Amino acid sequence: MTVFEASASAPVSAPEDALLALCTDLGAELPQAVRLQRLVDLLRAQFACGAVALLRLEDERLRPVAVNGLVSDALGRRFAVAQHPRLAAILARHEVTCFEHDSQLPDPYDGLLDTLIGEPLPVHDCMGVALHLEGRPWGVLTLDALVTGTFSAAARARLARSVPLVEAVIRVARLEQELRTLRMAATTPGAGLAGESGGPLARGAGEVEIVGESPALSRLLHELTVVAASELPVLLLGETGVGKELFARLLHQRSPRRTRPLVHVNCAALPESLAESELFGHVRGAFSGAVSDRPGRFEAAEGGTLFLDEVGELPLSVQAKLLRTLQNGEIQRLGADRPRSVDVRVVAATNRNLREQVASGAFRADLYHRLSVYPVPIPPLRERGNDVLLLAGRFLELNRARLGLRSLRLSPEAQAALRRYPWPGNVRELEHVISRAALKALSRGVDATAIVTLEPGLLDLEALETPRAAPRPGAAMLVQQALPATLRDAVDACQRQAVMAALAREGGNWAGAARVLEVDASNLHKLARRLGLKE
Ligand SMILES: Nc1ncnc2c1ncn2[C@@H]1O[C@H](COP(=O)(O)OP(=O)(O)OP(=O)(O)O)[C@@H](O)[C@H]1O
Repeated sequence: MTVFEASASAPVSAPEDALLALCTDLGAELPQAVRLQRLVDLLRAQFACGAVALLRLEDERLRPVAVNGLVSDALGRRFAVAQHPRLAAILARHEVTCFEHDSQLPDPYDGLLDTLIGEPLPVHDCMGVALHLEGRPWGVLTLDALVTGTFSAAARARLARSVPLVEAVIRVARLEQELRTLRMAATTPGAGLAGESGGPLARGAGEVEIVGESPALSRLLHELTVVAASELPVLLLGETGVGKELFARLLHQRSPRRTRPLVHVNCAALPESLAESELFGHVRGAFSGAVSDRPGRFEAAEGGTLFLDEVGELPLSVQAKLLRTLQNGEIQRLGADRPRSVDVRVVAATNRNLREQVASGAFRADLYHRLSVYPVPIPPLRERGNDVLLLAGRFLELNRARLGLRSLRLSPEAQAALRRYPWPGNVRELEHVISRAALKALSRGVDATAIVTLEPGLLDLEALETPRAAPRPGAAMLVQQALPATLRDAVDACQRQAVMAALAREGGNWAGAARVLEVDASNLHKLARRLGLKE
């Protein structure tokens, strides 16, 4: 590859040719991320500079989609335009904007250059240009050089000339992605065009923002996009703090129901006495205090999606009613004479092992089967590789802005510690670890105008690991079972457990289980149906 010398005598056609090749090598269809990465790699070499970043404008923030020369968490950071005057200046103009080495405007990459780990940026050159696609602002391209004078008038002119080609590469990357989505829609039954399946340019307008690019996350996003287009109920399975609620929102936003409501119900927060009326509504006089008719969450979600978070906590009495609604698409307000139809897609989530709950009698088997038509496991953070650093980058930038710091970053040792830690509390735990460490750094009297580097000592991950032994699975479940709401529920749970234990002992043979339990086989079948152990 020709390295472009930032001088007027450099061969003018070389950089343009290489960019042109990147636009036109359509024979080798490249994943978006790869094509964009090649673009910034090429530009860094051609302009012989310290860092290049391509950032996409989304909701008044700039999201890096490809970088070269910046720390690995940079891809997870989001730069609010209002907080970064250099980026705002670049975005506001149509021509190349240059910042001289003595510019007083703070640099968004202060402390983030990978060649100067944690060091303030020395006097340096910086230039950038706004990019447009189909006449609309798309984002910015920034270049930083540690050698002053690198960005001569000739280099600026060269960058200006490269802009249409850079925009063309982005357009090609987008078209390739659209092509892949169309192909997927054609080959995967039920997969519509509700959203793209991944890639750095993939986020739809107003969609929730998912940080990460690991293969595990890409697979998950692909699966969610496919199932979003269908009407199937979905069960999101994953440890605490993995992002189940976030992915439920994404699923809704990528589904044909996205213009209709998404209603969130936290089943763990529903007291049993109120759960039924909360979900299905009630009519006036249904119980003391029911002074008027009130629709429930199902009706509020009409035409849209009902997200049943922590569904494993739903009281057994309500489980039966939920099952009926899933079976016949009808709800009956508490105290009402007749049912009414509802058109609601149910997405549920749990961090419990529902199979175990079914086996222990805490969850109805028939409801489990209805809800888990399409189970989607959400990978824990420890299985998402480098995503932990990208997510850390996002939380670092949020805390930097919140605390008014010039720059907040991780030392290489702190990055390694984050990669090693098993994250039992997943993304939420990571968020708390970074926020706490940033505050601790401030309380130790660091200067807000300096670059604040978080070291492993501040993250204090060892302290978290020891007392937080893995939670005993099923502990909460035992509590729930020990405190059944009614005598009937307690008897049902006990009977379910006995039947499941006998079945397990007899290898699933009902006649054998009936013998063990010393009951008539037809009575056992009847009982099993009532308890929800059989369809
Ligand atoms: N890939 C991601 N990108 C950005 N933010 C994420 C990602 N995954 C999780 N988060 C963030 O992590 C936090 C926890 O996510 P969320 O509440 O959705 O987890 P959860 O699995 O529903 O937790 P719980 O099991 O406790 O209900 C939220 O602040 C969410 O925005």
